[in-house]
Amino acid sequence: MAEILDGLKVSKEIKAEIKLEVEKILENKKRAPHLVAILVGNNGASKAYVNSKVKDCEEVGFRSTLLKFPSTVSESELLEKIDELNKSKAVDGFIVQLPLPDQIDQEKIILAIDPRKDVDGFHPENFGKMALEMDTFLPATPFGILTLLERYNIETKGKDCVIIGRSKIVGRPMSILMGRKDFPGNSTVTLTHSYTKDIEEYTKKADIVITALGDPHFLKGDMIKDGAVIVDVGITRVDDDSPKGYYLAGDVDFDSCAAKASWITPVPGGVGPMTRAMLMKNTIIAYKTSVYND
Ligand SMILES: Nc1nc(=O)c2c([nH]1)NC[C@@H]1CN(c3ccc(C(=O)N[C@@H](CCC(=O)O)C(=O)O)cc3)C=[N+]21
Repeated sequence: MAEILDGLKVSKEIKAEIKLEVEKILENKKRAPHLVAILVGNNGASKAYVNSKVKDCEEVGFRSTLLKFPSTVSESELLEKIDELNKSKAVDGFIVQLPLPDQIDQEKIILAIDPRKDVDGFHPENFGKMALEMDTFLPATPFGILTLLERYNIETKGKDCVIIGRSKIVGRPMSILMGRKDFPGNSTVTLTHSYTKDIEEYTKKADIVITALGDPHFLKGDMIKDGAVIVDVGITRVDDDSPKGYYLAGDVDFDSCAAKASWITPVPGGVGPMTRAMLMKNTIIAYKTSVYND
C-alpha cells in the first residue's frame, strides 16, 4: 500500500517559509513582493485558479493585482498591458493565465513577457536556461513536482522515469528536468504521448511515472510495477450529482495504483497546491533578483 506524497501539506510548509522571508523584508522597511495575474475571459476553472493565486499571495504577505479582460480583448491591448507591466518598477512578476481565446496568439504573448518577470517560466529564454541547467524560473508544476520528490527524499538518480504527455508547460519541461544532472534529476527519461505505440510497455517497467495527459483514471494498477512512484498531474472536472456539480479527477486510477505503488500523489491535494506554492517561490526569487531593488 502506497504512502501519500502530501502536496497540500508541503505547499503549506513552503508558503510558511516564504511568509517568514516576507516578514524579514518588511522589517527592513522594504516593499513587499508584488505578483500580477492577467485573466482573460470567463472560464470557470481559470477564474478559480487565478483567485486561489491571489489568496496565496495574501497568505504569504505579497501584494497582488488581478487584471481582468473580457474574452473579446484584442491582442494589441494585451500586449500593451504586458509592456506596461514589463516596465513597472512596482511589479516583480506576472502571469497570463492560459488558455487564451482564439484571436490571441499565445506564443506572441509569452514572447512579450520580460523573462526576468516571467514567474511562470514559459518564456523561451527561461525554457532554454532550464534545459541548459542555468539559474532561471522553473515552470511551476514541474518545479512543484521536483520539490515534492525532494522533500520526501524520493531517489531519482538512475531511476527509469516515464512521463505521459508532452505539453509545453508540464510534460516536456518535466522530461528535461528529470534528466538534468542536478538533484532531483539523473533519471533515465522516456517521454510518451498520443503517438506512443504501447504506453503500458513503458509504464510497466518504470520506477517513476508522471501522468500529465488530462484523461481521468487513465493509469490503472495493472499498468505499473510494484513499488513505483506515481505522480498525478491530471486534474479534470467531471460532472456528477454532488452539490458542486463536478468532482476533480486525476489521470491516475488512485485505488488500483495505490495498492501497488510505494508513493503516490492524490488529486486534489497533490501536485495542484505545489504548483501554486512554486509560483509564490518564483515571485520571491523575482523580487530578490529584481534590478529595482538595492
Ligand atoms: N499561465 C498559467 N500558469 C499556470 O500555472 C496555469 C495556467 N496558466 N493555466 C491552467 C493551469 C492549471 N493550474 C493549476 C493550478 C493549481 C491547481 C490546484 O490548486 N488544484 C487543487 C484543487 C483546486 C480545485 O479545487 O479546483 C488541487 O489539486 O488540490 C490546479 C491547476 C495552473 N495552470
